Amino acid sequence: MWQQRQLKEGINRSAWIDRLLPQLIADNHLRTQALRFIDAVPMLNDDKTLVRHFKEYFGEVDPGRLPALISWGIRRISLYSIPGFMAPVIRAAVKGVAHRFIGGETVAEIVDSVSRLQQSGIHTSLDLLGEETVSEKEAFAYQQAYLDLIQQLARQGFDDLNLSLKLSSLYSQITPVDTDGAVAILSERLMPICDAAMDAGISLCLDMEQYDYKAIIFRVFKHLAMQPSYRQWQGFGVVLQAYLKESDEDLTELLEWVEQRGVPVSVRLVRGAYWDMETVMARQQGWSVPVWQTKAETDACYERCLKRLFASPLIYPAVATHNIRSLACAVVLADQTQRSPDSYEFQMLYGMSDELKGLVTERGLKLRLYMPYGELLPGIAYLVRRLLENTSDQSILPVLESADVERVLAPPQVGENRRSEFEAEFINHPLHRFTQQSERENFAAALRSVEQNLDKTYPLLLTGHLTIEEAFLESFNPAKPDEIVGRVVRAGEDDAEVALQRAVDAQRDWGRKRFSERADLLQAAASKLIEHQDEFAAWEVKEAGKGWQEANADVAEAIDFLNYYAKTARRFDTVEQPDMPGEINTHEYLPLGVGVILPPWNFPLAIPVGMVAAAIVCGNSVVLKPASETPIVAWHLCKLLQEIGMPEGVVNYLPGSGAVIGEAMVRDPRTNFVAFTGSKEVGLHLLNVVTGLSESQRQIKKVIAEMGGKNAIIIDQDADLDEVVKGVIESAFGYQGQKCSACSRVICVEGIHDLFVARLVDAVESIRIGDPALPGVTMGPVISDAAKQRIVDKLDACELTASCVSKVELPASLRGHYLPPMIFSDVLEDSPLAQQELFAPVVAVLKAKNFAEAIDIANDSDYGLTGGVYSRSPDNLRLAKQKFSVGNLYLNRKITRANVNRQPFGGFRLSGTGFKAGGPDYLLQFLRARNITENSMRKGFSPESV
Ligand SMILES: NC(=O)c1ccc[n+]([C@@H]2O[C@H](COP(=O)([O-])OP(=O)(O)OC[C@H]3O[C@@H](n4cnc5c(N)ncnc54)[C@H](O)[C@@H]3O)[C@@H](O)[C@H]2O)c1
Ligand SMILES: N[C@@H](CCC=O)C(=O)O
Repeated sequence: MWQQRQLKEGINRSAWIDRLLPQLIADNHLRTQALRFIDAVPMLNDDKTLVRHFKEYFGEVDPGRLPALISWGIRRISLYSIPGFMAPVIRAAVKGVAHRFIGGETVAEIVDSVSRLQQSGIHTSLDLLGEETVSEKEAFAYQQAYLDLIQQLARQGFDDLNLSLKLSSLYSQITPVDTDGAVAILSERLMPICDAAMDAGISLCLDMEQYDYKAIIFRVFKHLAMQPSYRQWQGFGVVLQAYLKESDEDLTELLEWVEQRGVPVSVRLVRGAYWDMETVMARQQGWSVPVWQTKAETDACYERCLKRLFASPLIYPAVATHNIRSLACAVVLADQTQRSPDSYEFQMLYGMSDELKGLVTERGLKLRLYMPYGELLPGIAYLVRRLLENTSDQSILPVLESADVERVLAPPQVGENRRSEFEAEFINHPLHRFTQQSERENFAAALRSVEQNLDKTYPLLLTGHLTIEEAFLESFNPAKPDEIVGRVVRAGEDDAEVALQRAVDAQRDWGRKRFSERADLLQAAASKLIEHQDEFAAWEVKEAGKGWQEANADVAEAIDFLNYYAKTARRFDTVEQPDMPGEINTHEYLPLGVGVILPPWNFPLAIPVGMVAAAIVCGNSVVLKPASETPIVAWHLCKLLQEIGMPEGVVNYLPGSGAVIGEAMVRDPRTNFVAFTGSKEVGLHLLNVVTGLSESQRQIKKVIAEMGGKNAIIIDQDADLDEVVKGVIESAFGYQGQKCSACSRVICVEGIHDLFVARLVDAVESIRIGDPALPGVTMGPVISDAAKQRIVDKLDACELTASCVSKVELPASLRGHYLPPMIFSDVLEDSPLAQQELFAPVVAVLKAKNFAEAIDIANDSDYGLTGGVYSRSPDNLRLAKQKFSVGNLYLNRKITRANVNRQPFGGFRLSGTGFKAGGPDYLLQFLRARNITENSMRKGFSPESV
């Protein structure tokens, strides 16, 4: 066993970076600021910006807690205003930290580092650093970079060299939704690398990445390892992450599989480096958290896996750890299983725990260092991960510091210090993660079932009334215009008359029920919708041209609206009102009466559900006139409401022309309110219509109108371009840009424009366009031929002032209403491209001299719905919060997909009139408040005062 003395000595030999780490562990705020600052450095190319950020980040930390070097820097900056003085010092310090963890920037440096290590008997696994792959061009560049590296290393004749490879770098469109597609493409792209590595005698290990890609990585590994050309290759390996709850199961599958292969593979056992991300992301999405929540559980899993790896003669275990107990366990297991010293190895990270490495090599054990290589500054994401790992409260370092052998070697105490599960008052219905095969199969089955039920005719749901069903509204699949999704009765003005009267009749009883009774029905509808969620989503794929994830998200949002409005409505049953002796005050909420619901087609379930649910839970009855493009999804919704026992006449389904029956109902004196979501033009028109009183009208009509957007994302010069490109692609081209929240303007602060546009253009060319019924497709058709024509006409007019810089060719085989994603650059602020809502996969890129000007440009719009900022400057983020005038502002994330309750949704200026959908005040719009005050005093006697 290792001795206490050796531990202490090791710690005392640490360099200056080791002195910094404990300070970062001790002070959370300092740690956050330091990591955030380091993360931004690669983009801070000019001295002034670099020094400004240094001051912004560390100026916020209590001066007494600043490490000496940083404190000195802050003082210098205050003394001398010349950025050229401090900037080189700051860069050198950051590079110094990076050098600590990164083996070299060039192949020559790497060769040097590998040789030096080899002379001391230490082996290497190289990891190629770089930006995230956001385009296929970048994916192929990575593939070439791996091949070049192997070729150059082969010449050096290193003994036992290993290459670690991240599969996500080889395919920009990798997604669990299309696991099969990703496995096929990645296998093909990996093969030349395997061939080259095998020829060069270099072993290859597939790194494990985030949980989303785990199944894909294992499948690629197993698939290739079984191919005749690689089946005898023992230099092929994969990683198992002990922090994943599924690791025991994955290992069982791996061990069974390797029996079939019959030839050993190597398995690197790690704890896992994305704990924070996996935990936060799963909690945000409502998924079960895939990683153990305590270090002890991870440690215990590590030990279980270690034991099983050592027990299999077909596994070459690579014990990747800096944990002394794990090292000791491996040594004991090797003894027990009588492994020869070359039949397993230890792996540690380059730049960390040198003293531990010494302890391993001194015992004659085989050690390999995981050594990243690449430019220091772009490799900063790796550096931040390492620093995070070194400074987290779950890390091994604080334990080492104590130099307490008993504690260091104690077995993991599972069950202790369990972190409490995150609890929220309202939980959003989780989206499918599509990582499980069953999720993908169920969705595909729902699509098949819907396909069996296309081309049907749906009756009006006005039971009890004989409608003459002679005119029909046909609904077509926008991806296959000759495919009829279904046909519904095209209701006429007579039907509208009947529907309104039914609503009036039903409202009397419905309006008298308690809020909680109505809320129960909403929750019953939510439960039923959950049962049929894939089926509803499948109808959306067919009728609205939504991809799997978009359709799934729309259904989940509908479920959220039902549950959320049910929950927020219950409070109206008991309203507290201040009383005075001698006076009884009551405040109560009453329904408005009868409403007309006019939704758009782009969220064919969530938006009608949201408006209908809010209206009816408040005691109103409604006529729902669905958008003409998506009447079938709405029909299924109304059928579902009927099935859960919604009283007749409370929700009346009435498909037909908006301009004819929609407007007729808006004008009808029996209508008390209109809930409209749609274009600015129609919304403003309806607002005008209701200002005119009709003869028998005795109530002012309320119009709740949610309208369009011309939403901007501002990109500051320090923004993280990996994040920006992904965020803009999703915000601008998700569902073909047909979201009111979509990004249609990008405003680049000087300096970042060219870099951003170049990467965006490449990324856009990599988007998979096609029939959204296919899981790998991320862009489908626009909603209709008319919409396509309208967009093309508007663009023809716009092209006079700007040029399209993306050149995406649509596949010739596509028959639907497709448009390519388009990027226009050098767009002028007041041009139609920058001012009009196109509702299309089109983005206009504008330039601003500085951040303040970018905000002015963003605010210069009739609309004020959503807006986004990508910046790593604390000052600029503050400025955005103060001045960016939109209803929903998103910082450093995409600007679409607001969550009910967490991001109540609705805009400023001509984007809307109302309180925010999915927020606490939304229901108030569907209610009238009445106050009653009773004088309770009789002849000087007041019951309350007695
Ligand atoms: N702010 C939001 O929350 C939000 C959400 C989704 C969509 N939108 C906006 O919706 C628009 C796209 O949807 P759309 O094309 O369906 O909008 P639209 O304005 O054409 O139609 C919306 C609804 O109004 C009906 N309608 C049309 N003319 C009418 C009239 N004269 N009288 C009564 N009803 C009438 C339509 O039949 C449809 O049901 C975009 O502008 C988008 O930004 C806004
Ligand atoms: N609520 C949706 C937008 C609705 C408009 O089309 C979002 O946040 O993306």
